[in-house]
Amino acid sequence: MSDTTISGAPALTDEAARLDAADELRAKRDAFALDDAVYLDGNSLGALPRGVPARLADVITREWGSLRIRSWEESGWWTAPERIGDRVGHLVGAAPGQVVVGDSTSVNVFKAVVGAVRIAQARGAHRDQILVDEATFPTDGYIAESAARMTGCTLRPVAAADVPTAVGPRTAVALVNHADYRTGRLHDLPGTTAAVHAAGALVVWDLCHSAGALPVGLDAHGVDLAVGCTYKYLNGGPGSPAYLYVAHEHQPRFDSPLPGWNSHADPFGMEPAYAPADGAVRGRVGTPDILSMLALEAALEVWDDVAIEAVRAKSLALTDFFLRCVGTYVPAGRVASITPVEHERRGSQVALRCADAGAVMAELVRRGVVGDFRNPDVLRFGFTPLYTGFADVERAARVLAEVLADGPADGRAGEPSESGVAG
Ligand SMILES: Cc1ncc(COP(=O)(O)O)c(C=O)c1O
Ligand SMILES: Nc1c(O)cccc1C(=O)C[C@H](N)C(=O)O
Repeated sequence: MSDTTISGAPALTDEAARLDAADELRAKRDAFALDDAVYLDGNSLGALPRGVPARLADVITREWGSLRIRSWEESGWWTAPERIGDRVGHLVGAAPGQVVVGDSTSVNVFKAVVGAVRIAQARGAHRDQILVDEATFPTDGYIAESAARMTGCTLRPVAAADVPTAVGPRTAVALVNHADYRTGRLHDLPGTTAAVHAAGALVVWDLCHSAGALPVGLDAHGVDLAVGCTYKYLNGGPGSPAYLYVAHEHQPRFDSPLPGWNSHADPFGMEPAYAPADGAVRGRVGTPDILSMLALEAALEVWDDVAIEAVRAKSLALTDFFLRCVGTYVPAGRVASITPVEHERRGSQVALRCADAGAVMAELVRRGVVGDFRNPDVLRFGFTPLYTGFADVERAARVLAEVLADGPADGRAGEPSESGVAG
């Protein structure tokens, strides 16, 4: 490790201590199993809430081990997708009865996009175009392309910020990410939703990188459908089930492309003909993945006394402070932030372009600062306000500066990246 004294460090260390002392969410960190590493990868996999192992052990030994089949009713397994859906809904601004938990985000993107196209096409006008965020996380793009082929639509990739001007009378649906997985840019959910509606189309939002990090306001902004995962800022665990939001007004017309028996009006009637259930249940498919789902339910308990507005305020303070620390510690020209500076356009991560980013991140992880690397040259740092403190942020920036000063561990020299230095 470098023995270089980083200029500005004492002042920023003191400031971090003051910010941590004033942080109203500080005690929440104790609700998570963390070690000495600075964990800035909660935008990929959230940390383990301490209450989960004991709850999962009870589900396995008592509910499954002793009660066995009785647990579908007695332990509330059958209704878990809607019950937990309401809890997730509360965090993304959805009133009860509109969110169902289950399946992966990819599967829910499929249900949502095809379901939305069917609603748009049933309105009478000729709508044969799906707009998709051109910078989307790949799975959304792949599935939107397949959904387009299945519904007789063409897929038109556009920048998320351009959706309001690209939407038109042929548009059936726009599929947009609330926060960009690579840059951390937050897109204008209220404005884009209003523009899509003005064109007579529907919008599907992917909330993977915003749910649990900032207020979303699904009902308040009249969103049609939304999907998201629960293993990032909601800390549900690896592969924890995703969710589907279908606004009350669309539920009667939501015609799922995956009408499994769990979404049937009378699932135990075992009827040969399909008849959809009312409400959020209509978004279900097959048997819920109970172990993952109940782990998620236990993980969501950490939110019981937390206001999402407080989380957002701390998230912005953390990312502001990180950008300042990087600007102070890292020599000019070594990294370039691609995350917007304006608060209204920033999610809860900072992405820095950097030469040799893969090797730099590997060395950061070796030195106890865990972020991730995204092709081709992005260092990604996610800030989970429930367990990240300001001292963590200062340390991460300081170690980054040390790694860049020392050069990547694999010996490859770091070339300065393009201009636009962080801070
Ligand atoms: C924006 C976004 N959508 C979808 C996914 C994929 O979700 P899943 O693997 O749960 O289908 C991810 C991350 O994995 C993501 O970041
Ligand atoms: N879901 C993931 C996985 O199963 C393995 C590794 C990473 C992930 C992720 O969630 C990646 C994440 N969506 C991203 O923003 O890059």
